[in-house]
Amino acid sequence: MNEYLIQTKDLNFQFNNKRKILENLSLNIPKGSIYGFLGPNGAGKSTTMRLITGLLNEQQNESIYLFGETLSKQLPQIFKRIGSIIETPTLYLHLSGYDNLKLIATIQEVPNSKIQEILELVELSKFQKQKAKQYSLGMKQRLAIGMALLNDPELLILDEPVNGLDPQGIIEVRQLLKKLNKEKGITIFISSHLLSEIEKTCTHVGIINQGKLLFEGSLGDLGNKNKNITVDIILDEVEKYHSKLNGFEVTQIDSKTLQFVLDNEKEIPELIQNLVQNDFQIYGVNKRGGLEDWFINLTDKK
Ligand SMILES: Nc1ncnc2c1ncn2[C@@H]1O[C@H](COP(=O)(O)OP(=O)(O)OP(=O)(O)O)[C@@H](O)[C@H]1O
Repeated sequence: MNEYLIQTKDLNFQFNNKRKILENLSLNIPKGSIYGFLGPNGAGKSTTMRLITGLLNEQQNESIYLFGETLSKQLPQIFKRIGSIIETPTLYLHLSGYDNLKLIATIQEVPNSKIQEILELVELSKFQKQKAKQYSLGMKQRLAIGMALLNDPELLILDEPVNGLDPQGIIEVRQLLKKLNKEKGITIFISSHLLSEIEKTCTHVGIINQGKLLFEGSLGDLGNKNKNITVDIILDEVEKYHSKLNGFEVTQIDSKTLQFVLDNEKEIPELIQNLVQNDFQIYGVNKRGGLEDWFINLTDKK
């Protein structure tokens, strides 16, 4: 049986009477997963995370469950089991990485011995004496995640953790999240507006648009949406290659374009290699369908 660390059951929320921000949102975040909460800007991701972490009050009772029990019954002690960064993390930039952690450790009554362990985990030991203002954005984010880890949470909730980071910073944070999940068994719930990021980091995904859940499943389930790609191959002259097209599922679109239908994106390199080996002179390749198009179509609907 699946055990869920976070569940919302028909969660609704509105800031005013004008419109619903969340509409019957039912999320299931399995224990041990890295769950990506994916949706365009304004979809309702932050609002959901703020509700789950008690930064906003639920407007119905018993629609949010953490560790199998309603959130309302477990307030406030439940937050000892959760680490989160929902709004921009507060770092004291004039303090060192170590002192930033020490400050939070003191507030949370965590022994100082824990600080070195966290610095190692987020790979900032070497830079612990440097002021946080000298850190790169990626290092600042890792320090913030370190602060969220001081109380040994079973669940980490991060709103857009790679937003605004440079490519190197993104890779570092992604690797850290995977390490925390794999080595420490921490379940991670992250939001993002980037499909590519969710694909690289997560084991499960929920897609939200306009406050409604449009898809939820494992990364494998998501991959199955990646069916039926059409690839247009632009050639010098289709006529020249007719005799070589036996065995391909192909349609001629015009005098220079052939259209191939493939089962998934992974078949594209194989097709192109095959054509090149058969001396096709390729001038262009246009791909339609696949996951990215599916996601754009799904979240485009108003
Ligand atoms: N305090 C508020 N008062 C009124 N409306 C709000 C408030 N906060 C957010 N909203 C609105 O709620 C909707 C959902 O916002 P939310 O921040 O949850 O989306 P999001 O998916 O996290 O997107 P983003 O990444 O842009 O923050 C948006 O239309 C936003 O304008």
